[in-house]
Amino acid sequence: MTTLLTVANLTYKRNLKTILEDLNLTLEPNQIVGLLGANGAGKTTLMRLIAGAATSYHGTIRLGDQGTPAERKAIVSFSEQVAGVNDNRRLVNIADFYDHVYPDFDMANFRKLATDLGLGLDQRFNQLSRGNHQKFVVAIALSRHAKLYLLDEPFNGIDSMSRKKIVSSIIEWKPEMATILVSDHHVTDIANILDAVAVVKDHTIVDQKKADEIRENNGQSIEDYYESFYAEGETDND
Ligand SMILES: Nc1ncnc2c1ncn2[C@@H]1O[C@H](COP(=O)(O)OP(=O)(O)OP(=O)(O)O)[C@@H](O)[C@H]1O
Repeated sequence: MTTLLTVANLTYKRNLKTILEDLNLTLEPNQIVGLLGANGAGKTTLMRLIAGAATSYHGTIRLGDQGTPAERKAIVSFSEQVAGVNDNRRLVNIADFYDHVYPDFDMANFRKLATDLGLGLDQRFNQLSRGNHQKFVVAIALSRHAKLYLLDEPFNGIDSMSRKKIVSSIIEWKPEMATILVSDHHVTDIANILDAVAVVKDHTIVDQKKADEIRENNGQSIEDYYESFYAEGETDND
Protein backbone atom coordinates (compact mmCIF):
# COMPACT_ATOMS: atom_id res chain seq x y z
CA MET A 1 0.00 0.00 0.00
CA THR A 2 1.36 3.44 -0.92
CA THR A 3 1.01 6.03 1.79
CA LEU A 4 0.40 9.70 1.09
CA LEU A 5 0.11 10.96 4.66
CA THR A 6 1.26 9.46 7.93
CA VAL A 7 0.26 11.00 11.23
CA ALA A 8 1.70 9.04 14.14
CA ASN A 9 1.33 9.56 17.89
CA LEU A 10 0.28 13.16 17.40
CA THR A 11 -0.34 15.13 20.58
CA TYR A 12 -1.21 18.84 20.58
CA LYS A 13 -1.88 21.08 23.56
CA ARG A 14 -2.95 24.71 23.69
CA ASN A 15 -3.21 26.83 26.83
CA LEU A 16 -2.69 23.76 29.05
CA LYS A 17 -5.57 21.99 27.33
CA THR A 18 -4.99 18.72 25.46
CA ILE A 19 -6.72 19.11 22.11
CA LEU A 20 -5.36 16.04 20.34
CA GLU A 21 -3.77 13.05 22.03
CA ASP A 22 -1.80 10.16 20.57
CA LEU A 23 -3.61 10.44 17.26
CA ASN A 24 -2.82 8.19 14.29
CA LEU A 25 -4.05 8.60 10.73
CA THR A 26 -2.90 7.18 7.42
CA LEU A 27 -4.09 8.39 4.02
CA GLU A 28 -3.49 6.72 0.67
CA PRO A 29 -3.31 8.62 -2.61
CA ASN A 30 -6.37 9.03 -4.84
CA GLN A 31 -9.01 8.86 -2.12
CA ILE A 32 -11.88 10.93 -0.79
CA VAL A 33 -11.87 10.49 2.98
CA GLY A 34 -14.43 11.71 5.51
CA LEU A 35 -13.08 13.12 8.78
CA LEU A 36 -16.11 12.82 11.01
CA GLY A 37 -16.64 14.02 14.54
CA ALA A 38 -18.89 16.12 16.77
CA ASN A 39 -18.42 19.85 17.41
CA GLY A 40 -15.16 20.46 19.19
CA ALA A 41 -13.80 16.97 18.54
CA GLY A 42 -10.63 18.39 16.99
CA LYS A 43 -11.17 18.13 13.21
CA THR A 44 -10.10 21.69 12.41
CA THR A 45 -7.10 21.47 14.71
CA LEU A 46 -5.95 18.26 13.02
CA MET A 47 -6.31 19.87 9.59
CA ARG A 48 -4.35 22.94 10.72
CA LEU A 49 -1.56 20.69 11.95
CA ILE A 50 -1.46 18.61 8.76
CA ALA A 51 -1.47 21.78 6.64
CA GLY A 52 1.44 23.28 8.58
CA ALA A 53 -0.71 26.17 9.86
CA ALA A 54 -0.26 25.04 13.48
CA THR A 55 3.04 23.82 14.88
CA SER A 56 4.52 22.87 18.29
CA TYR A 57 3.08 19.38 18.32
CA HIS A 58 4.56 16.11 19.49
CA GLY A 59 4.65 13.13 17.16
CA THR A 60 5.09 12.70 13.42
CA ILE A 61 3.30 14.26 10.46
CA ARG A 62 4.75 13.22 7.12
CA LEU A 63 3.32 13.88 3.68
CA GLY A 64 5.25 11.85 1.12
CA ASP A 65 8.85 12.88 1.78
CA GLN A 66 7.86 16.19 3.33
CA GLY A 67 8.10 16.43 7.10
CA THR A 68 8.35 20.07 8.16
CA PRO A 69 5.28 22.32 8.48
CA ALA A 70 6.68 24.68 5.80
CA GLU A 71 7.24 21.83 3.35
CA ARG A 72 3.73 20.52 3.89
CA LYS A 73 2.19 23.97 3.54
CA ALA A 74 3.50 24.09 -0.03
CA ILE A 75 1.72 20.91 -1.13
CA VAL A 76 -1.42 20.87 1.02
CA SER A 77 -4.39 22.96 -0.01
CA PHE A 78 -6.37 23.83 3.11
CA SER A 79 -9.77 25.53 2.96
CA GLU A 80 -8.99 27.73 5.93
CA GLN A 81 -10.69 31.08 6.13
CA VAL A 82 -9.88 32.79 2.83
CA ALA A 83 -10.61 36.37 3.89
CA GLY A 84 -11.82 38.43 6.82
CA VAL A 85 -15.58 38.87 7.19
CA ASN A 86 -15.30 42.57 6.35
CA ASP A 87 -13.22 42.03 3.27
CA ASN A 88 -15.04 43.85 0.47
CA ARG A 89 -12.74 42.79 -2.36
CA ARG A 90 -14.23 41.16 -5.43
CA LEU A 91 -13.82 37.39 -5.62
CA VAL A 92 -11.54 37.65 -8.64
CA ASN A 93 -9.19 39.94 -6.69
CA ILE A 94 -8.99 37.53 -3.78
CA ALA A 95 -8.24 34.74 -6.26
CA ASP A 96 -5.51 36.95 -7.77
CA PHE A 97 -3.97 37.17 -4.33
CA TYR A 98 -3.90 33.36 -4.06
CA ASP A 99 -2.45 33.20 -7.55
CA HIS A 100 0.47 35.32 -6.38
CA VAL A 101 1.00 33.49 -3.11
CA TYR A 102 0.78 29.87 -4.30
CA PRO A 103 2.82 28.81 -7.36
CA ASP A 104 0.43 25.86 -7.86
CA PHE A 105 -2.72 28.05 -7.96
CA ASP A 106 -4.45 27.74 -11.35
CA MET A 107 -6.39 30.89 -12.21
CA ALA A 108 -8.00 29.31 -15.28
CA ASN A 109 -9.28 26.43 -13.16
CA PHE A 110 -10.56 28.87 -10.57
CA ARG A 111 -12.58 30.76 -13.18
CA LYS A 112 -14.14 27.54 -14.49
CA LEU A 113 -14.81 26.13 -11.06
CA ALA A 114 -16.33 29.37 -9.74
CA THR A 115 -18.55 29.60 -12.82
CA ASP A 116 -19.62 25.94 -12.42
CA LEU A 117 -20.58 26.74 -8.84
CA GLY A 118 -22.63 29.72 -9.97
CA LEU A 119 -20.38 32.36 -8.41
CA GLY A 120 -20.02 35.78 -10.03
CA LEU A 121 -16.35 36.73 -10.10
CA ASP A 122 -17.22 40.39 -9.55
CA GLN A 123 -19.25 39.67 -6.41
CA ARG A 124 -17.84 41.18 -3.25
CA PHE A 125 -16.70 38.76 -0.58
CA ASN A 126 -18.53 40.44 2.31
CA GLN A 127 -21.80 40.34 0.39
CA LEU A 128 -21.81 36.59 -0.22
CA SER A 129 -24.54 34.40 1.20
CA ARG A 130 -23.37 31.58 3.46
CA GLY A 131 -23.76 29.00 0.68
CA ASN A 132 -21.80 31.11 -1.78
CA HIS A 133 -19.17 31.75 0.84
CA GLN A 134 -18.67 28.01 1.25
CA LYS A 135 -18.60 27.52 -2.52
CA PHE A 136 -15.95 30.21 -2.86
CA VAL A 137 -13.79 28.64 -0.16
CA VAL A 138 -14.03 25.26 -1.91
CA ALA A 139 -13.28 26.84 -5.32
CA ILE A 140 -10.14 28.52 -3.95
CA ALA A 141 -8.95 25.31 -2.28
CA LEU A 142 -9.55 23.09 -5.33
CA SER A 143 -7.86 25.56 -7.69
CA ARG A 144 -4.43 24.60 -6.42
CA HIS A 145 -2.60 21.60 -7.89
CA ALA A 146 -1.95 19.96 -4.53
CA LYS A 147 -1.32 16.42 -3.38
CA LEU A 148 -3.68 16.71 -0.45
CA TYR A 149 -6.81 18.89 -0.08
CA LEU A 150 -8.29 19.55 3.34
CA LEU A 151 -11.88 20.79 3.16
CA ASP A 152 -13.05 21.84 6.61
CA GLU A 153 -16.82 21.48 6.92
CA PRO A 154 -17.72 22.70 3.44
CA PHE A 155 -21.40 21.84 4.06
CA ASN A 156 -21.79 23.77 7.27
CA GLY A 157 -25.13 25.60 7.38
CA ILE A 158 -25.93 25.52 3.68
CA ASP A 159 -28.93 24.35 1.67
CA SER A 160 -29.14 21.03 -0.14
CA MET A 161 -28.69 22.50 -3.64
CA SER A 162 -25.45 24.17 -2.61
CA ARG A 163 -24.34 20.95 -0.94
CA LYS A 164 -24.97 18.99 -4.13
CA LYS A 165 -22.97 21.50 -6.15
CA ILE A 166 -20.05 21.29 -3.77
CA VAL A 167 -20.15 17.48 -3.80
CA SER A 168 -20.13 17.51 -7.63
CA SER A 169 -17.15 19.86 -7.69
CA ILE A 170 -15.25 17.64 -5.29
CA ILE A 171 -15.77 14.65 -7.58
CA GLU A 172 -15.11 16.53 -10.78
CA TRP A 173 -12.13 18.60 -9.72
CA LYS A 174 -10.15 16.14 -7.65
CA PRO A 175 -6.87 15.71 -9.51
CA GLU A 176 -5.99 12.09 -10.19
CA MET A 177 -3.81 10.67 -7.39
CA ALA A 178 -4.63 13.57 -5.06
CA THR A 179 -6.53 12.85 -1.85
CA ILE A 180 -9.29 14.98 -0.39
CA LEU A 181 -9.99 14.91 3.34
CA VAL A 182 -13.44 16.38 4.06
CA SER A 183 -14.57 17.08 7.61
CA ASP A 184 -18.21 17.08 8.67
CA HIS A 185 -20.43 16.59 11.72
CA HIS A 186 -22.76 14.22 9.96
CA VAL A 187 -21.92 12.04 7.04
CA THR A 188 -25.17 12.14 5.06
CA ASP A 189 -23.96 14.78 2.61
CA ILE A 190 -20.94 12.86 1.46
CA ALA A 191 -21.46 9.19 2.35
CA ASN A 192 -21.83 8.15 -1.29
CA ILE A 193 -18.55 9.59 -2.44
CA LEU A 194 -16.30 8.44 0.39
CA ASP A 195 -13.56 5.87 -0.10
CA ALA A 196 -12.73 5.81 3.61
CA VAL A 197 -13.78 7.30 6.93
CA ALA A 198 -11.87 8.42 10.02
CA VAL A 199 -13.81 9.14 13.22
CA VAL A 200 -12.53 11.76 15.68
CA LYS A 201 -13.65 11.48 19.28
CA ASP A 202 -12.16 12.07 22.72
CA HIS A 203 -9.19 14.00 21.26
CA THR A 204 -8.11 11.22 18.94
CA ILE A 205 -9.03 9.12 15.92
CA VAL A 206 -10.98 6.23 17.36
CA ASP A 207 -11.29 4.30 14.09
CA GLN A 208 -10.39 4.51 10.44
CA LYS A 209 -11.91 2.21 7.84
CA LYS A 210 -12.42 1.87 4.12
CA ALA A 211 -16.01 2.51 3.03
CA ASP A 212 -16.25 -0.88 1.29
CA GLU A 213 -15.06 -2.61 4.45
CA ILE A 214 -17.81 -0.92 6.47
CA ARG A 215 -20.49 -1.86 3.96
CA GLU A 216 -19.29 -5.41 3.32
CA ASN A 217 -17.73 -6.63 6.56
CA ASN A 218 -19.77 -4.66 9.03
CA GLY A 219 -22.93 -4.76 6.92
CA GLN A 220 -23.54 -1.16 7.96
CA SER A 221 -24.20 2.07 6.16
CA ILE A 222 -21.50 4.68 6.70
CA GLU A 223 -24.07 6.75 8.64
CA ASP A 224 -24.75 3.87 11.06
CA TYR A 225 -21.06 3.14 11.42
CA TYR A 226 -20.34 6.77 12.33
CA GLU A 227 -23.30 7.09 14.67
CA SER A 228 -22.25 3.96 16.54
CA PHE A 229 -19.36 5.99 18.01
CA TYR A 230 -21.65 8.65 19.36
CA ALA A 231 -24.37 7.47 21.71
CA GLU A 232 -27.54 9.57 21.53
CA GLY A 233 -27.08 13.05 22.93
CA GLU A 234 -23.37 12.56 23.52
CA THR A 235 -21.08 15.18 22.08
CA ASP A 236 -17.43 16.04 22.32
CA ASN A 237 -17.51 19.83 22.43
CA ASP A 238 -15.67 22.16 24.73
N1 LIG B 1 -6.22 28.07 20.98
C1 LIG B 1 -6.92 27.22 21.69
N2 LIG B 1 -6.83 27.16 23.03
C2 LIG B 1 -7.54 26.29 23.75
N3 LIG B 1 -8.43 25.42 23.23
C3 LIG B 1 -8.58 25.43 21.90
C4 LIG B 1 -7.85 26.32 21.06
N4 LIG B 1 -8.24 26.06 19.77
C5 LIG B 1 -9.16 25.07 19.83
N5 LIG B 1 -9.37 24.70 21.10
C6 LIG B 1 -10.28 23.63 21.56
O1 LIG B 1 -9.92 22.45 20.91
C7 LIG B 1 -11.05 21.61 20.70
C8 LIG B 1 -11.11 21.18 19.25
O2 LIG B 1 -11.46 22.30 18.43
P1 LIG B 1 -11.63 22.15 16.86
O3 LIG B 1 -12.03 23.48 16.33
O4 LIG B 1 -10.42 21.53 16.28
O5 LIG B 1 -12.84 21.13 16.76
P2 LIG B 1 -13.76 20.74 15.52
O6 LIG B 1 -13.91 19.26 15.56
O7 LIG B 1 -13.21 21.32 14.27
O8 LIG B 1 -15.13 21.43 15.92
P3 LIG B 1 -16.32 22.03 15.03
O9 LIG B 1 -16.92 20.86 14.34
O10 LIG B 1 -17.20 22.66 16.03
O11 LIG B 1 -15.68 23.02 14.08
C9 LIG B 1 -12.25 22.43 21.17
O12 LIG B 1 -12.58 21.99 22.46
C10 LIG B 1 -11.73 23.85 21.19
O13 LIG B 1 -12.38 24.61 22.16
